[in-house]
Amino acid sequence: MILDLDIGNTLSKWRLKDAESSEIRSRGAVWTREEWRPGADIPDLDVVEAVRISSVARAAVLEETVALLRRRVRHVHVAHSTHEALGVVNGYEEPGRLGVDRWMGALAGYQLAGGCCAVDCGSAITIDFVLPGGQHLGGFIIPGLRLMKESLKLGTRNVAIDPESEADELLEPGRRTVDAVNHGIYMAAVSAINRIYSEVCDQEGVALPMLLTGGDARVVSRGVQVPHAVWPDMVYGGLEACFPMTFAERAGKMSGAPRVPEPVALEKIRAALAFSMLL
Ligand SMILES: Nc1ncnc2c1ncn2[C@@H]1O[C@H](COP(=O)(O)OP(=O)(O)O)[C@@H](O)[C@H]1O
Ligand SMILES: CC(C)(COP(=O)(O)O)[C@@H](O)C(=O)NCCC(=O)O
Ligand SMILES: [K+]
Repeated sequence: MILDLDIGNTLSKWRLKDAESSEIRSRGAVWTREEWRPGADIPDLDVVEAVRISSVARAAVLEETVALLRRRVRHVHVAHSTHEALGVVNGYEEPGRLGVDRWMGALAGYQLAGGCCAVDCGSAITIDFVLPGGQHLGGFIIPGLRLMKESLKLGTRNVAIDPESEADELLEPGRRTVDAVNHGIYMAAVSAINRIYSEVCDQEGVALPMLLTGGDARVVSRGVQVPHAVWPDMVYGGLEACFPMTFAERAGKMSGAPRVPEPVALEKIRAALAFSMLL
């Protein structure tokens, strides 16, 4: 089995992938914490022959995780943001400073769709752009839904926006504090994504396919007008592309990759942008 680990600021996601059949056997998530050790919620390491890790947690958390895994597993691969990989050139002045989850998302998105806009809705919402030739432009970082809510110090009961509420409802003015906050941060997130996408496509003269991932991808997806696909395993896709192990991975296939969304014509994006500026 291959153990894939995506350690974010809030949650450490894991999945077990069959090295022979490429099937995902199990998956789970635990809170990213100071001290990481295998417990009831971590998979049985005895069946694991290789680990692939993307981590944006504190260096000490990663070091401890790697040290622990190396004692039990033969192959431990840790992803890093580099100047160039798989045809993508990192847009950061200091490439190593780009969050490796963003880099994995950009690589997966490029491998799947060529140029793309990769949006990761987790603790932070990151919006990264890769042009069809492979140039990564850099991106945008805003607080995620939960961080925005926490920043208001309102101590609302639900951690995430109720995934059952419809986007239509969320776009209305709230008539209670909890609704005003939920609707407000939701609008802040989706309007930023819509606007940033349009601005960058306009500037670069290209309509790019958009891919969404992260814990809040599904709820954010409902409010994003730009054609897009939700790909929960996008960061894992980058790990697969960087460290291919299974037959399917060596052939360039990434698990759970969606159909590439057809972007709307650039002229329409420009017209919508011009219209929204006049309002
Ligand atoms: N069951 C859940 N537990 C925790 N967070 C959740 C859950 N469902 C949705 N979320 C949302 O997902 C976010 C975490 O998403 P994730 O992509 O894992 O973040 P990160 O990579 O930063 O750890 C939380 O901030 C929260 O808004
Ligand atoms: C921007 C992030 C905090 C997002 O992390 P996440 O929401 O996935 O936990 C992470 O990618 C990070 O720590 N990046 C380093 C700074 C940068 O990318 O510029
Ligand atoms: K993120």
